[in-house]
Amino acid sequence: MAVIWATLVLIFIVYAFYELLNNIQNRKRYPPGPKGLPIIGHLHLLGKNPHQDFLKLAKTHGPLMYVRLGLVPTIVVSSADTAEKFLKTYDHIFASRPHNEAAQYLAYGQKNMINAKYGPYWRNMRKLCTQHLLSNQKINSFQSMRRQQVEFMIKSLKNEACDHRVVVDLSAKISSLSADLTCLMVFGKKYMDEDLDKRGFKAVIEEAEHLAATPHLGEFFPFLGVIDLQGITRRLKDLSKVFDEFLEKIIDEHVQSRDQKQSKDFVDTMLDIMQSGETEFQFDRRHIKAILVDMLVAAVGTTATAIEWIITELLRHPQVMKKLQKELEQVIGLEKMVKESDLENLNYLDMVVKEGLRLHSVAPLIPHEAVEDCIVNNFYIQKGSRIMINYYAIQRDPNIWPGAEKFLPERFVGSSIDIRGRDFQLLPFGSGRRSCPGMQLGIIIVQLVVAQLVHCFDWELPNGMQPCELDVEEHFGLATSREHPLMVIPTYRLNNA
Ligand code: HEM
Repeated sequence: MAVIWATLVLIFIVYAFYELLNNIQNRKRYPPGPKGLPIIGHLHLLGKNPHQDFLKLAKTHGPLMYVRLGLVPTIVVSSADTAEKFLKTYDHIFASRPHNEAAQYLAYGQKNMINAKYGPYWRNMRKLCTQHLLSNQKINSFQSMRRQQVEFMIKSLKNEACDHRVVVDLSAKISSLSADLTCLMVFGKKYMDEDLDKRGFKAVIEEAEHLAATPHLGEFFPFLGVIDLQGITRRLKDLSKVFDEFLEKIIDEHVQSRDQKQSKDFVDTMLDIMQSGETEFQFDRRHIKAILVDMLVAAVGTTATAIEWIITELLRHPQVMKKLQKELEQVIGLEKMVKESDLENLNYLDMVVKEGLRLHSVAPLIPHEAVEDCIVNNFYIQKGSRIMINYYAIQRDPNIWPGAEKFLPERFVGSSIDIRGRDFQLLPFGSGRRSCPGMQLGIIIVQLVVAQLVHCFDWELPNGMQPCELDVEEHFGLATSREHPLMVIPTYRLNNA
């Protein structure tokens, strides 16, 4: 009881102090926003899909909006031209990341690239990853591994499809393919359910994703961080031990088998870098482990989610599915499977993937942080503000995208808009300094898997469900995936049965 009273008194004192400060600062012109409540600010306006809630609020308050999440001043950006100000004009001011409780424990004190504060450390880590792990040459070196794994999934689906009209959980298949592709590239081997700990690899990764995505009270009320009312810190500490043991074991195995290897996975490459001593900054096992966590977290869920959404939209739009199958038939033929080298000749596939990534923003709200005070569009943005570029709102802006809520790949016919961060109305991989360094790899995997699934199978929904009845409910998280798994009936369609 005494602890609760002490907490309430503490909250009151901090709040009173905060309001006083606010009144002094209020002479500055902040961006418009909804009316907030004492202490919690605007937290009560956010539900389980905050990107959708912010979009609704932006319709009333505009593309540059001020909200307060607990004690954290937050700026929500919802239009392409305003996003350009944050990600290009003043990118150097908004390229940092806020404190992240999960990364404190799972990434050795925020030593990973995703959550690192903007500065020399992040710059060095990013350079190391883009030059050595995510370069075109490195990505190409895993091409035959990707072919094998995708064919392996197709074979397993084909075997299941032999049983008359079997319903498969395609979400689970895609997610396990994505985990295998990532593990083989990063660790050199796949991890089975019994690895990591008794709960299994998948369950532990899901727990990490869940904890990382759960809003932590300490992020919005920093003085509450130490009390850990939600028990998140305790769970993160436990999980960090499991991860650390697993990653240490992997590094040890790599150290022992290094001389016998021909091809190098990410762990081998990083051990080479560590031993060469050529980095301009301290680089030891902790840094290797933090990067490994990054690669797992950043690659597995995002690519699987993108594929899942694109297939969802194809199922909802059978005429688009047919048109894509026709293109695949013409370019590849019904005797062969899709190869990576075919992708550059598949123009309609390119449009389908762009449109899928536009309509379903995989990572709609990755926070940035302001390192200095700044004036944008005549509004004051204070140092330390959390910046939320709402990619979901930008990519569904009806002023830029006619019929924005519709899945219409043809909108890209004759258009030069691309997805690489140059065009601010379409930013599935972000833009500027903090844009996605795994973009090239992500695009290859998404295009290849979508093409292969559509080329090799005809797809039907179970229980006579009509295409328009397939739901598009979202589940906000590190990657914003389908709320419900995608259940479908495949029929193999190639002639090499
Ligand atoms: C379809 C797949 C993917 C999508 C849609 C995607 C999207 C994004 C987005 C939106 C960001 C944040 C941009 C911002 O902060 O404004 C990001 C950051 C990042 N992504 Fe990806 N990503 C994908 C795949 C990958 C892959 C395959 C990897 C690595 C193997 C990767 C590694 C990263 C990393 C390390 C960051 C943080 C960069 C930094 O903070 O400097 N991503 N991604």
